Parts: sequence; structure tokens; C-alpha cells
Amino acid sequence: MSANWGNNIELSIFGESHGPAIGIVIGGLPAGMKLDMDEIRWFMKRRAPGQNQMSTPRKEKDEFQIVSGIRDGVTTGAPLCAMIENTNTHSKDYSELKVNMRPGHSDYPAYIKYHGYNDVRGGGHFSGRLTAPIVLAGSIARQILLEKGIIIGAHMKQIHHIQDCSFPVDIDDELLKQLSHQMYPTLDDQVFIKMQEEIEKARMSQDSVGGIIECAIAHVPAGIGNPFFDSVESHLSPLLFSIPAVKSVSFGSESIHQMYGHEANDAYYYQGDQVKTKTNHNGGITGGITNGMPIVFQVGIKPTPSISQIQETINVQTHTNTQIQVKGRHDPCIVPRAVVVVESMAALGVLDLLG
Ligand SMILES: Cc1cc2nc3c(=O)[nH]c(=O)nc-3n(C[C@H](O)[C@H](O)[C@H](O)COP(=O)(O)O)c2cc1C
Ligand SMILES: C=C(O[C@@H]1CC(C(=O)O)=C[C@@H](OP(=O)(O)O)[C@H]1O)C(=O)O
Repeated sequence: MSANWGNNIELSIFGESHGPAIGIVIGGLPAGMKLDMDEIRWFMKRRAPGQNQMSTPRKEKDEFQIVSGIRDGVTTGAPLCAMIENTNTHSKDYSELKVNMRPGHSDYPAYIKYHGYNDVRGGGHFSGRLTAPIVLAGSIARQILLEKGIIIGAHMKQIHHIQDCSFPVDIDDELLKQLSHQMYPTLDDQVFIKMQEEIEKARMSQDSVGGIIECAIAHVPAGIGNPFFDSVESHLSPLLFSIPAVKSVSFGSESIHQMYGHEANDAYYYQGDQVKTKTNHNGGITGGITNGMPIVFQVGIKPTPSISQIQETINVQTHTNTQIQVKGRHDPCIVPRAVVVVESMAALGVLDLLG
């Protein structure tokens, strides 16, 4: 298995959901950066499981230990290694899943690729739990980016059929800061209650729902990125697609393909010395290169695969068709906990792009 990424920074994640610990090694961080540990803890809390009925009941505090790369809270420039213990595993829930493959999860392809040696407990190395170290690394990246004036924020754009508004063209820094300090950010504050009801409805029917997260990265200067293979979209997408359960990534206005050219083209204008566009349907990127407007993208997340309804599947030991009823503790919807994961991946991607 390979779990490494990055050109200018280097990320390597490790661990399994039911192993002793999970963690990350980050190389290429600047030396002399004072880390705000309380802010890192806040972002970790936004993702942590077990906080209410919208989440898996598995309670994990997600306290972290930084074992290298900082001294007296300041980065030394050496690779930073951070670890998070797994403290609340119920591995018995997974005893049947070694042979009965969960539809929608990694079990069957992983069984084939790793000849049955892969750890299925809690999703093993495929687990959404591995996004905890990603949030940790992303929180550090955000602090470095903020020194350059770059601010990131995201909101729950859609849960099942319930929709929030889209980002306005002029995204206020205060709005992004406010979003990233909310546990479950939406632009329309009336919509969250409906989203919550939709998740609860799915949970009560032993089912799950998915949705869309929309993210904005403000103040990335114009001129970052390359044409073709290393366009900004090409650079951010692998990180976003590596979040478990992400099935789509799109940049700019979701409806751009339904527009006429005169609607899709973002008209330029000068505001003092600053070049801006009147609309931002291209999401701050044209020709693979940033144009100075906020980078805006949407990430589509599928419904959680592990649901407790009876489903059709196969038993790979007996080679028979069978049925499965998944036990254990699962998120009825991944979206609320994944907002900060998307923000974190965005931060890591932009930090790597800036070099
Ligand atoms: C934050 C987060 C939490 C998740 N929680 C669960 C869960 O409780 N149960 C589950 O079956 N999948 C959960 N997933 C999704 C699975 O890990 C994912 O669907 C699986 O690894 C298969 O990968 P794929 O959906 O990308 O194909 C979660 C993902 C994330 C990002
Ligand atoms: C623990 C987390 O989420 C887990 C992600 C997950 C999966 O299959 O992705 C399966 C569940 O694991 P378990 O059966 O051990 O409770 C979730 O609880 C977390 O995100 O921190």
C-alpha cells in the first residue's frame, strides 16, 4: 500500500482504525513557525466521532501527540510526526466481515488485492478514521497559509435533497472565518435543522445519506499553477478524491456546463489596482492557473456504505450468494464531519502548490 503524497511538502499517513494508533509524518514544513495548539484541537473536534446522533457512536477524543518536528511549540524544520491513539474499538462487530463483503465499502477489492490479509476492522487503513491525522496536518498548513493571508472555509451545500445557498461572488474573509468556527457550517442558518432531520430520518430507517461540501480558498495570488498536467484543479483533485466516500469534485459553478458562453465568462474589472471578476463561475482558475479570485469547488460524498438494513452480498469463503446485516457503529451521514476534512485537504494542496 502506498500512503504518500506531495511535491514541496511530503505527507505519509499510517495506521488502521482498530490498531493502537493512527498518524501522519509531514516533511517540508518551514522552521520557526509557532503552532497554535488550541486551534488545531478545535479543528480536530469538528471532525471527531461520537459527539451526537448525526455521527458514529464511537467516541474518540482524538487527542494527539506530536513526537517530532517541534520544540517548545515551534517547528524545527525536521519532519513532524503526530500520533492519535485509537481508544474505543469494538472489533467483534467485524468478525463476519472477513468473508461477507460489505457492499459499498473497500472490503471486496481490498480482499482481492491483499489476498485477505487486509484489516477490515473499522475499515482498517481505508477507514474515514484516517482523516483525523489529515485534519491535524491541514490545521498546521492553514496556520502557515494564514501568514500569507490565505483563508479557507467550507459549508454543507447539500445533504440528500436539502440544499444550502452557494458562496456569493465576493466572499468576505469574515464569512470564511465564521464558517470555520462553526461545528456544522451552512450559509443559510435555517437550513441546518432540515439537514439534521434528513439525517435522523435516514438513521431511523437503518439507512444513510450523502451530500455536497462547498469550499472556498481566498487570497491565493493570481499566477499559481500550470497548464495541462499540473493545473490547480489537477493538483487539488487527488487529495480531495483520497477522502474516503468522495465520488465527485467540481470547480466553479456547478451549473457552468448548462450556461451560455456569455454567462460562463467571468468579466474582468479593476477595483483600484486589483483585478477582479464580476462573477466567479470558473472558481478562481482559468487555464489551470489562479486568476486571483477565490478558488471555489464542490466535493460530492456518497451515503455511508455500512448500514444495518439487510443487503445482498457474497461470501468469499464459501463462494455463495448471501445476505449481510452490518453491525457496529457508523455515521448515518459523513458530510457534517467531513467539512473540516475538505478544508484541511484544500490547505495541504495549496501549501504544496505555493512551494
Ligand atoms: C469522516 C468519515 C467518516 C466515515 N465513517 C464511515 C462509517 O461510519 N462507516 C462506513 O462504512 N464508512 C464510513 N466512511 C466512508 C468509508 O471509509 C468509505 O466509504 C470506504 O473506505 C470505501 O471507500 P470509497 O467510498 O471512497 O470507495 C467515512 C468516511 C469519512 C471521510
Ligand atoms: C472512528 C471513526 O469513524 C469510523 C469510520 C469507519 C469507516 O469505515 O470509515 C467505520 C466506523 O468504525 P468503527 O466500526 O470502529 O466504529 C466509524 O466509527 C472516525 O472517523 O474517527
